[in-house]
Amino acid sequence: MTATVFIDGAVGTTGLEIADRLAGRSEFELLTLDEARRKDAAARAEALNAADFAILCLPDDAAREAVAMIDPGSGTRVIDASTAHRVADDWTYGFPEVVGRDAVAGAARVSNPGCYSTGFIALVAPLVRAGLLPADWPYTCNAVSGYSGGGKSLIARFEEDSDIAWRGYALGLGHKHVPEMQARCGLSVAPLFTPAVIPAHRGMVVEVPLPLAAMPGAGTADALRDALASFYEGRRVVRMGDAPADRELLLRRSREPSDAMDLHVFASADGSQVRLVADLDNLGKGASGAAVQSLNLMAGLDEASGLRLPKI
Ligand SMILES: NC(=O)C1=CN([C@@H]2O[C@H](COP(=O)(O)OP(=O)(O)OC[C@H]3O[C@@H](n4cnc5c(N)ncnc54)[C@H](OP(=O)(O)O)[C@@H]3O)[C@@H](O)[C@H]2O)C=CC1
Ligand SMILES: CC(=O)N[C@@H](CCC(=O)OP(=O)(O)O)C(=O)O
Repeated sequence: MTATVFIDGAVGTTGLEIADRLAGRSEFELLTLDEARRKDAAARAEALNAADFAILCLPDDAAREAVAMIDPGSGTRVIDASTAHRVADDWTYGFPEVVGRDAVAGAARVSNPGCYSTGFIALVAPLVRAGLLPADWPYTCNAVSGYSGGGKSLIARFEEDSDIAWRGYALGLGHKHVPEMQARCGLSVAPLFTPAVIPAHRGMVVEVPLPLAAMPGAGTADALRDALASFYEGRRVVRMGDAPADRELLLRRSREPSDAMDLHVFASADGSQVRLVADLDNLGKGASGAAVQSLNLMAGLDEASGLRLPKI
């Protein structure tokens, strides 16, 4: 049976990438609104209620409005790519590796994780859960993102001003991803998060530096690596990365789009310090790839269908 999908915000950065991943797939039929009607409330409400699945690729306020437009009796199941519902009790967090495939598969309302949060949670949640990292440590997370992470407006800014080499932001330390990072890892202290944008269209590196020897109850670097490898064993999307050639990690502007995420555990020679690193595509597992992974599960399909993954 073919399921109908309406992408609200279909011509935005995330929406276009989702449509790309669904193009040519017989399991889904896209419901679309033309340019004149794509922001028309009545037309959107009709499409939102007609679809089997609605994927919201909108700013937070517009996403909340869209949810309010859906009649509970319509049966429409929702995936929200925005930040609006990521710590809401009645929404399922769309991270199947962390919350379980069945939870996502059976959900009516799924919030797609934030791109940076995806890297942080992938690294920290399994280790806190395993008791190898403390839940009450004040973690730091340093990250860089390609400029497509900021949607159409940031893309335009970086494409107009090729002189920007680095843009640090969230300097007031209140980035919108911090609540989901803390909640989904079960941390008692909010992580200190320092994001920046680099002049590459896509790509993201999220790093959690750990002064392991000073952390009460922490496991060894090898134990952390083994625990992550075992947690993600058999998964197609999240994997342990290969040891980087020449002892450096490179994010090239020419890197192909990917829905995979590679995790690394780098340690000092004496094991007293560790750098946990997640390498992903902000538009892949960080946004559109993750939404399609959840959609696959909700539609009863293999989670990796239609995703851009390296051949195995
Ligand atoms: N880009 C990324 O890497 C990631 C994005 N996200 C999230 O996904 C969501 C979409 O982001 P992104 O695609 O980057 O943003 P964009 O700005 O690229 O796209 C947003 C789209 O929503 C449309 N829109 C805005 N308001 C309305 C409305 N009331 N009704 C219908 N359409 C509307 C915009 O229209 P118009 O074209 O006219 O401006 C635009 O096409 C955001 O919540 C974002 O935070 C999440 C993870 C990563
Ligand atoms: C580079 C850049 O600006 N990135 C965005 C986050 C992208 C993302 O994950 O989006 P949402 O959490 O909004 O869904 C930001 O920091 O606000």
